[in-house]
Amino acid sequence: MNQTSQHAAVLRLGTRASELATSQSGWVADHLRSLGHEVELVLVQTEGDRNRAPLTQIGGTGVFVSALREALLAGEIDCAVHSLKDIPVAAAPGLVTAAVPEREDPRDVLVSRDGMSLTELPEGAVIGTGSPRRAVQLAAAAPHVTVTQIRGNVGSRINRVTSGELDAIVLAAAGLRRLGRLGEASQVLELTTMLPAPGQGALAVECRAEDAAVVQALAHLEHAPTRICVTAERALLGALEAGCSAPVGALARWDGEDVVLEAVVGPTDSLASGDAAPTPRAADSGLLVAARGQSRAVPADGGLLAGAGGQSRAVPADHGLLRHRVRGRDPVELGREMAAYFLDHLVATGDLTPPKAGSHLVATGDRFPTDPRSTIPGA
Ligand SMILES: NCc1[nH]cc(CCC(=O)O)c1CC(=O)O
Repeated sequence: MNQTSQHAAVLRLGTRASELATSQSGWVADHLRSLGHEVELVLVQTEGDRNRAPLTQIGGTGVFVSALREALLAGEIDCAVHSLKDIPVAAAPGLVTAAVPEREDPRDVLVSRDGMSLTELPEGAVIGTGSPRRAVQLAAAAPHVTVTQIRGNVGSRINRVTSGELDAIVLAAAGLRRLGRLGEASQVLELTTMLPAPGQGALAVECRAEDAAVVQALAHLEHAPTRICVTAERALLGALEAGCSAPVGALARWDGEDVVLEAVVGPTDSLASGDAAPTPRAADSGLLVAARGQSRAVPADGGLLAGAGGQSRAVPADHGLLRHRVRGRDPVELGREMAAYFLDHLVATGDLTPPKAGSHLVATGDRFPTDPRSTIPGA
């Protein structure tokens, strides 16, 4: 394909129909047009839009992504824009995240009746959220409120506060800003109160891996510092094998040299709970994690790295939350290191079920001064 025909080709950009999705896709489309590309928006319906059941029941937020991916692989569209936090950690064969544009404000905000802040809400106030991550952090920061499960697009969630049905809801600042509705937020929740979902506030632009011309066109949207940070956050999620509905908050920043990753995990019973069905227990399958300065592959037939940090340095915060901060160069190593700290703590305190019989326990620290690798006896 020569230069002229590449530019003549219309880029078909797939998008969900929601206002948030079209605002995100519209932003990417405008950006691509300003670079000289012709762009056509193609509406794609996803299971997450069709089915109103709780996301934890219909397969997590991945349901928003899969229909766009199918349309990409079927050649019906050439690229797709996703909220990065909605994308499952597992790679999609044949597709590539060609661009991660610059991230918006990653924080969550409270939208409340009469503009009240979290602490101003009265005893027994009802806050709606469908996110276990938000629920566990709300329970810790504001034990006087009640959390109830809700779903729906941003507009309909806000309506449930305006109508008086709920006292407040928690939303991503980024989504509200993209909708031009950030002014309706009552309070920006500080990071000490509420760590965002891994990847929150960032977009991912995906295309077919073999589509060199599209990969090249999308590369102009890339923001390297954002990619580094979300890579660390998602490496943590992957190492914990936590689904997107697991109570894991994480935010990385890059200071030009080092990545600083801060993360929180909720009580482990919610990490492994039955209603968060798509979340397998960390101990149920092979895990590759890295302790500081070392990385170990654990066989796929099962294993768990414990004692990675020697003395666990993951500090238990209130209400069963574990919170920790690590710093390093390699974002993937850093995410795995963070996971090792959490798992170390959870195994040591008996909060995480140890690996099943026949799997390997890989112990590297002084909490588990055993053989570097021992097979769990039994059944
Ligand atoms: N889970 C739905 C979803 N996916 C992305 C956003 C907001 C935009 C973003 O986080 O990038 C939202 C709404 C919300 O969580 O408030």
